[in-house]
Amino acid sequence: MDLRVVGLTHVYAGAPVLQDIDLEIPSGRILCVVGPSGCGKSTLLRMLGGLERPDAGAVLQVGEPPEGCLNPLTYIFQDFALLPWRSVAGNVALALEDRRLGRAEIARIVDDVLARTRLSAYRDALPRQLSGGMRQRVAIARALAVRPACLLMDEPLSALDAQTRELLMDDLVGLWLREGFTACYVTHNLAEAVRLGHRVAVLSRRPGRVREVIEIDMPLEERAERMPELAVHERRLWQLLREEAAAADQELADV
Ligand SMILES: Nc1ncnc2c1ncn2[C@@H]1O[C@H](COP(=O)(O)OP(=O)(O)OP(=O)(O)O)[C@@H](O)[C@H]1O
Repeated sequence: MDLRVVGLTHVYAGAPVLQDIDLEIPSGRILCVVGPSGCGKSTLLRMLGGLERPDAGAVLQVGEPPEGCLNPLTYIFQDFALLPWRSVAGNVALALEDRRLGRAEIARIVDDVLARTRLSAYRDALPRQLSGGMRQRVAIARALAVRPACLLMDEPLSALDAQTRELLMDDLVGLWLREGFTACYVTHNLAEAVRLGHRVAVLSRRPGRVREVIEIDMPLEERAERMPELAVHERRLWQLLREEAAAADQELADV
């Protein structure tokens, strides 16, 4: 299933936050979204997930969700949102409860998703016994348990230290190679955007408009080894963001 954003515009209390956004997230691809603080990235993600309705335009789901999909649009948050009293397996099972599945079916799906995310050995651990990186891996496993059509990831690595972020980026690449998941990935971190994005959309300052969409052709599995070539894309992203920041400063100076 592809996601298509068409002419999406939204206004909060008379102040536009997103304007005429057109974007496409083809099935099996990762779209990263970067932009200045407050430009509406999280708002866009909420609109993609149907948590809020845009004032104009639409988010279209094109095609069929994957077989066995229980929740087409599934969020992953930066704070992991795990229940501290539940084990790893219990947290993953949480996403499957209230979905008319029998106990045996839930157990089967939990076992399968823990194996796919290399977490089987930690199934009985509690969140407090895990590092931040491991907790986020559990949150990712929980999201995958519902066989989403598109993962909506809001700065999923930003609560982690730099080393853990690197490891988790490798992990996400490995997972993408195995699963080919579809994602919209919001981040402030340009290095993450060029490591993980097949495309990177740059939003302007508020109201967020699509300033540019950069295509990165390099296969994800080669990116860790070919950082110098990625640096060109990162510089381009930085240049666009710097222009936005400079324009915002200029507007303030003109007031
Ligand atoms: N429910 C709401 N009601 C009114 N204003 C809101 C609401 N949610 C967000 N905003 C405002 O809309 C703007 C965009 O917010 P949003 O969180 O989407 O931006 P962002 O790009 O994700 O920001 P950041 O990069 O800082 O996380 C901000 O000015 C914010 O204060």
